[in-house]
Amino acid sequence: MTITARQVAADVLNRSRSRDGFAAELIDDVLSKASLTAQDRRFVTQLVFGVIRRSGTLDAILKPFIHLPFHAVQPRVWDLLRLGAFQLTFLTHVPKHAAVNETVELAPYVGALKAKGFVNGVLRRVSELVTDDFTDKPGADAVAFGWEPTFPSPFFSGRGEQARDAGLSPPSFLGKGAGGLGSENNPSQTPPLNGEGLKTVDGSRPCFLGEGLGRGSYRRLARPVLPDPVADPTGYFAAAFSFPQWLANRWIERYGPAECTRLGFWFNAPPPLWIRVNKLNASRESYRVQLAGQTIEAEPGTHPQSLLFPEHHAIRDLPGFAAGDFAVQDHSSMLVASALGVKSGMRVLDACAAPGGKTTHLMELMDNRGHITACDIEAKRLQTVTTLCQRLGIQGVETVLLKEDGELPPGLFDAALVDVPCSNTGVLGRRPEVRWRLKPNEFEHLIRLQTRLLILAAERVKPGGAVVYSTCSIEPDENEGVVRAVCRGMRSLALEAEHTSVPGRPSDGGYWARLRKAK
Ligand SMILES: C[S@@+](CC[C@H](N)C(=O)[O-])C[C@H]1O[C@@H](n2cnc3c(N)ncnc32)[C@H](O)[C@@H]1O
Repeated sequence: MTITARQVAADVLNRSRSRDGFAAELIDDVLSKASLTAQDRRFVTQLVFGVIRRSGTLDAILKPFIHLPFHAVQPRVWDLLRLGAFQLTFLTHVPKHAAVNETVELAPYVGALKAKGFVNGVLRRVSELVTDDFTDKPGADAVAFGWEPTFPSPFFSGRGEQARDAGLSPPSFLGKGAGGLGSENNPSQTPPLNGEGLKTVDGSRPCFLGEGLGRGSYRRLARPVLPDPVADPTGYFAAAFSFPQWLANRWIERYGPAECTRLGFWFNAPPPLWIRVNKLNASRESYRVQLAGQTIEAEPGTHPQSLLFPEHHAIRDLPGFAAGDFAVQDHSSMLVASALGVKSGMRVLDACAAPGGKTTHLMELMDNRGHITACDIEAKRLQTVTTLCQRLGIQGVETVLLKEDGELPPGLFDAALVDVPCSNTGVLGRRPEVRWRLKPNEFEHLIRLQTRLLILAAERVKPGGAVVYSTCSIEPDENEGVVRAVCRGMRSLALEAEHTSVPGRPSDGGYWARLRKAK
């Protein structure tokens, strides 16, 4: 019997809940075995990522209709309720009757035949709750849906009805001054994350995303089921945008409701696809010509190797994949290797290298001449560094497997990169489960590890050499906090430059700092 997209989605959600892996890996695994059409594959991804991302909102919508304690409903039945509520609330291309009926029919598939009537009853009530009205104002009767372009944009042209579905339009706009190489900052001038200069949702004001091309839209409910956004902005942000309450508390206090609204829309949409053109093989322009030959549109970013795709593409089907003409890498990640200022012939330490995105970029910047010692504690992920080097034609990279609490390899290096493990709060759109798996008590351990790794790497750098510290977090404690604490403790180290990538301007959130060792 053939398997359906909704059945695959229900299976992946079950495995994801059991922490069998990250959703993206689980989807890859399942789809490699299932025979589904390209359209169904995309539907699986949309369902799984959407349900995980929006489970906070979905639970708020479902709660009024479930008069049982949370644990009285089987986990797989919760998955079905969320799957159904997600389609009803966030997918306008799925008719409501199909969203209810097709989801109810999954009950026997997940071993919950007896729950069919219950799922049917709850989803029918949800379908009555969700109206077909959209508004640009938040409210206790309005869930954050997605955004719509306010001006004609090349990224949205010709998208038709599907562009209305929440999470179908990549929220990426290449705005000026959006954190490119030219925006390197003086340490005292880290760009604010407060959305200054942008109009934002705050009562009647529209929410602009990216650099002012989009407006947040909300889907109206038949009655209020969410906290009031004025009386309880934190509760509203957590429920309407689907974030854990502790993170909502942190961000509302730090950024305020308007910037949180912008971040919420950004993190709830699928992340856009960026590539780094391999400068060893081709210039960005010549690669763009190759793409144009296949009528594939791509926009250059502010990093000289970056290209953004406004439409979805299967990476392996892009021209030059096997020949190593590009690597998939977010724009903000490209800024990190460039910040180290490496030159041909250098000896470089990459202390946290796997899966190799920045290692390979460093060697491209070194014109494939020199030596990189690429370290990591994960053997399997370290193997990916080697595989990526092979595909991109990168030479001179030696991988070293470290012990978790061990030392870095001996010797002195011209420069070092420390791209530390972090909370990932800058990439919550790319990793939908992170917002639920991350717990506030993890920061202490992370900051201790980050500090230790930066000190170890700095000790390995020659006098006069540079060390770049980077994260994909937007939490100041993991960024400026670690860097300043290390500089206070190591007097030979001075902060030379730092940069915060603001989520959505134009890509993932993150941070880098370049420190210089005294001569
Ligand atoms: C943010 S990822 C690195 C991404 C990589 N630089 C890239 O661009 O592809 C952080 C890495 O640090 C590794 N890691 C965690 N603890 C470590 C430790 N104590 N020493 C070295 N690496 C560690 C993780 O296994 C993970 O691969």
